[in-house]
Amino acid sequence: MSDQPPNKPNLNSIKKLLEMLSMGKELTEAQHKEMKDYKFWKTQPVISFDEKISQEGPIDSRKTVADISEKPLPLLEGFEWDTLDLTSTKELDEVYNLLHENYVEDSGESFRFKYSAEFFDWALKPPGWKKDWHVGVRVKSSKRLVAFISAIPLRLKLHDKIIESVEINFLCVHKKLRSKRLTPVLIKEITRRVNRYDIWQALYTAGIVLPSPISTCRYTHRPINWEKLHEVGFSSLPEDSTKEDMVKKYYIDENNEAIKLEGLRKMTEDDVDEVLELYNKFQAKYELIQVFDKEDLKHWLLKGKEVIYTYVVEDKSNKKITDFFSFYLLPFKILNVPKHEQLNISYLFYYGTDHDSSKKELETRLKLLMKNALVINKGLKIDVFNALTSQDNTLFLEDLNFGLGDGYLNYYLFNYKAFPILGGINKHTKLIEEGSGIGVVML
Ligand SMILES: CCCCCCCCCCCCCC(=O)SCCNC(=O)CCNC(=O)[C@H](O)C(C)(C)COP(=O)(O)OP(=O)(O)OC[C@H]1O[C@@H](n2cnc3c(N)ncnc32)[C@H](O)[C@@H]1OP(=O)(O)O
Repeated sequence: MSDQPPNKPNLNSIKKLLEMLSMGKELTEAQHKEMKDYKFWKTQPVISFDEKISQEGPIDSRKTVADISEKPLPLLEGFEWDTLDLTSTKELDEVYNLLHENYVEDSGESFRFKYSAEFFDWALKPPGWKKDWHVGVRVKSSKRLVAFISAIPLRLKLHDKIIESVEINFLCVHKKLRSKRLTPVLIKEITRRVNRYDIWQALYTAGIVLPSPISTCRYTHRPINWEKLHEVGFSSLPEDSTKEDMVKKYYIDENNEAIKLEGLRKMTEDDVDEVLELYNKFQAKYELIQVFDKEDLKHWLLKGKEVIYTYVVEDKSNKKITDFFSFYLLPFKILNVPKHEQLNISYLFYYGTDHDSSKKELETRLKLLMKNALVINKGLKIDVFNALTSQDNTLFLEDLNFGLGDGYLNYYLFNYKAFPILGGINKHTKLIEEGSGIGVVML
């Protein structure tokens, strides 16, 4: 890789790439659906597949809070809205159970996300969270929770514009209620509730293709405990390799002095100011980023007990923090292998370094930081470390044995036209040297 700054990506070629990815040309046929067949989405303020963007900005900016109904949308007979109180353990448990039983499963139905109450506490209650944005649907008679959607406040920066918005996540409809068009009602209701706060834009991600992604990243996986991953069917044995080869390939030597980073330690609240400064400086190069204040940073990097892990490197000579990295834990429940109950998975979150005077220096430093992250992950008994192709990840993924996964993550903006952004992959969905303009990390 060269140590020259990357050329400014050509917007037309990125747009074409995203079109191809989103139309499933290089991905699977199953992802393909034409605009006219998106019966709900074609009525919403989103970019259509064939649209040429000439200028960034809101799609519909005519409405004011006074135009937004105070009343919830009508629901199917027999169901009712409920605003969940996630400070109550009982209601947090209900959301946990709904998502645990019904949220994303792999197509082979072997794994399911194993959310914890602590995870939701972290993910759904950042500074400025609103109870009104934790929206449930219950069966009127039994009061059973059967659907959920959430919004959390998000200050986005897209190129030079700050967009006060929300992040939409954890949309879930009980398996027995699928294909009944409940999703559009949930989306319209959360839109109403967010609009009531004079917020008109949202960021959301999905594995599926909707009109229209502004970026597409790919998931990559770095096996740590390859043997277990193989036993549960997560990693296959390549034809030309033996199990021993694979175990050796992914071996992490926690005693390797060559990668020991002097001054590496867990981040504490005293580090918030410095880490925020480093975060701001480091993220400035990306096209789509999350703007943090001190409280946000403290929450996202320090508050999720046994969920989020953040480390800093402190230069002992001047007590200055030179680097930080973080990852969060979200295990999978294993559904069909009795020997193993859960897969311990971590996801790379935010990081930053001031060793970035050239691309080469940045690449070298990130590799070192991520090697240390892998050692820490091994110590935490993590089985696989996942990362997207966003941020500067393409600089280290290949060298550190992250393998390209089957999953893609499409990024969408609601009610905002934006030029497409590179997601770290090309039209053949392989890693690219130019990296990605996506700085924001979504859960
Ligand atoms: C200003 C504030 C704005 C706030 C709102 C911003 C937008 C937020 C958008 C939401 C961001 C969520 C971010 C996350 O949480 S992504 C995670 C989504 N959750 C899961 O994958 C969990 C498991 N799956 C389920 O629970 C259900 O299959 C879901 C609920 C996903 C669909 O249930 P079901 O299969 O029973 O469908 P339906 O009959 O009710 O409805 C069919 C319609 O719904 C459209 N659909 C399907 N899946 C999604 C999806 N993931 N995003 C947006 N739309 C989706 C679909 O294209 C069709 O519309 P159209 O094709 O006819 O047009």
